[in-house]
Amino acid sequence: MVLTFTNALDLDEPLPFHKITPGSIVGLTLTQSPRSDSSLSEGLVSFVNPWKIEVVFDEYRDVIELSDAHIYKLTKLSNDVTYRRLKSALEDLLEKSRGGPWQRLINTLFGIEDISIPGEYDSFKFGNKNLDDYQKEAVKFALNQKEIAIIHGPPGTGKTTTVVELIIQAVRQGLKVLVTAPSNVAVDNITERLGKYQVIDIIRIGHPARFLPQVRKHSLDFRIEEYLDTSIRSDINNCLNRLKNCTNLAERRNLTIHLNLLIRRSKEKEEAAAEYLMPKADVVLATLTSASRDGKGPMNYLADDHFDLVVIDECSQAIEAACWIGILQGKRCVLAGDHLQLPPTILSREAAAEGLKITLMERLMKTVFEWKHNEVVKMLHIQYRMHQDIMAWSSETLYAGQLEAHHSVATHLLKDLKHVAVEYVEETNFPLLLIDTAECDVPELNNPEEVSKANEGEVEIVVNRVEELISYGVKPSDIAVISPYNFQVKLIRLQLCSRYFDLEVKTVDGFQGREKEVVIISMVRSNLKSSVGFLAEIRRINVAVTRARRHLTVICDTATVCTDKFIKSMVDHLHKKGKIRSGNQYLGER
Ligand SMILES: Nc1ncnc2c1ncn2[C@@H]1O[C@H](COP(=O)(O)OP(=O)(O)OP(=O)(O)O)[C@@H](O)[C@H]1O
Repeated sequence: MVLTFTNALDLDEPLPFHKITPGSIVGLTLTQSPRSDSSLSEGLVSFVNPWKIEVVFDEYRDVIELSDAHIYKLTKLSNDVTYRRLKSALEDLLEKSRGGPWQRLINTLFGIEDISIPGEYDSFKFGNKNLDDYQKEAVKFALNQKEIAIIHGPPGTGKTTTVVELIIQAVRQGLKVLVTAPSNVAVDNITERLGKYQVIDIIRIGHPARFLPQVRKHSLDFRIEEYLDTSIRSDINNCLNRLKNCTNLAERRNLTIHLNLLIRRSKEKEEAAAEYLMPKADVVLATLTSASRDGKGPMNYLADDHFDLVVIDECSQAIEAACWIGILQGKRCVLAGDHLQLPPTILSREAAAEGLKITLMERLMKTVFEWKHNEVVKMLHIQYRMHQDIMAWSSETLYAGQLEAHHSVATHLLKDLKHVAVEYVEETNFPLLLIDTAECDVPELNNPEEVSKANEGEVEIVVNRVEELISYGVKPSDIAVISPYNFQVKLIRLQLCSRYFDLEVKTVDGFQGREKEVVIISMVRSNLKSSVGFLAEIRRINVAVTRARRHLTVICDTATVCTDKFIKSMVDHLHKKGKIRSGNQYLGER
């Protein structure tokens, strides 16, 4: 049941400040309730805008008595389910490493035993005719490995496209497949693409309120509803309506007994449906944490050895403990990701220092399989995003020069977009621009109240560069401004977002996995100490640069940022292949 909460004092007024977001778990209480912990029910937030919050309640009984005559309060609850599931995965790992069918896989992933010799390649009829040779090879390779295959997909190389083909081929071979990823968006992305193949029976598990609307039809809840006859649901709704309008005490008691009976019967039927549907599905899709068997989740409808193959997409963005939730569900696994892009954020410095910051993919690539790369890893080489000059620096410095730009993108520029005005061709025919503030006296802000950093001079340059591009005909929706620093993102948004709704301004971390025709990077750091802070994270710079399709503008103080060797190599590349301008050209009278 979905309920909408608005401002109790005035419907047209925005809600008071809160930190509730879609996916939050909230407790519902009466505002006048004498005890703050006397929650009427708990629900999951499915939608938030400034004026309303929609909450999904799974228990009808809890919310049936709510009335418009009362004022209610929603409180964001802390959720320790993820931590419990991670802990349970580690306990499971320990248990299974002591013996049994999983021991070999576990030993392989800890470098205790060698991987087995792969089988012969079967003949393949690829579903996606456009796959390049590296993608085809990765699919064949992954299907023939006995324990583990790693698909290393640098930016824009079609990793998810490859994973989708792999899943289709596995299903054709009669395998039962579990597909997982650390985030709901990543799982939804694959669900949506697989959903186009109607012959494949797929079930997406997790709470549908957290899914993209277009994949809800594949959710277990939706599939159960489709499978069951709906008469019991309509009986429940009738009963709820009668109860709402009933004032006679005896009649209310009878209706409540009847409602409880109907709800129990409906739950039994739903469980029976799930027990039937889950084992029948060719592919089950879930985030790593909702693939856990801890608690009463739907994975418990399946036998321990149900899955033949486990695929983890965006594996390099998951902490290792989460990956084990997935891995221990199958006999072999395929990990897809890029350990040279950003790993998950670890808030605890102590835990990070103890090793939590090292992802499974990184550990396997850099230690366990370092000398046996060819036996375990297939890298995708052709990228379908960036102009070749934008790609070149990342390819040379991080991927041993092995990336190739597909001919469809290798030379594409802003001038080739049909809405870009021809008369500005001089300004839209180059892929790289460095705006250097070294001589401009625009130091970074040192605001002790902000943990993050900002640079007001760079904000002004960003604004002027965005306006310049828009004047050439580039659409705001084709532009992203990214910065490593939250505070800088805040300041840029204040200047631009009320004027250009479709322009995206994000942190680099928040823009991972995305792309835009134009990306403008504001590096912020400009100081006399030559301190670059967390800009020095190689993977953050790699992600930032590789989001751009046709044009990249980098705004920085080269005197400060070039004290870092890696950033200097990027600036050198901009000098070699791009245009260089002084920041003064984009700053007004100061
Ligand atoms: N073989 C191919 N031929 C043409 N286009 C392709 C091919 N493979 C992938 N693409 C295109 O490249 C883009 C990126 O593909 P996909 O989403 O699979 O990549 P990814 O590696 O998962 O992306 P990311 O770098 O964001 O993780 C998509 O637009 C996709 O259609």
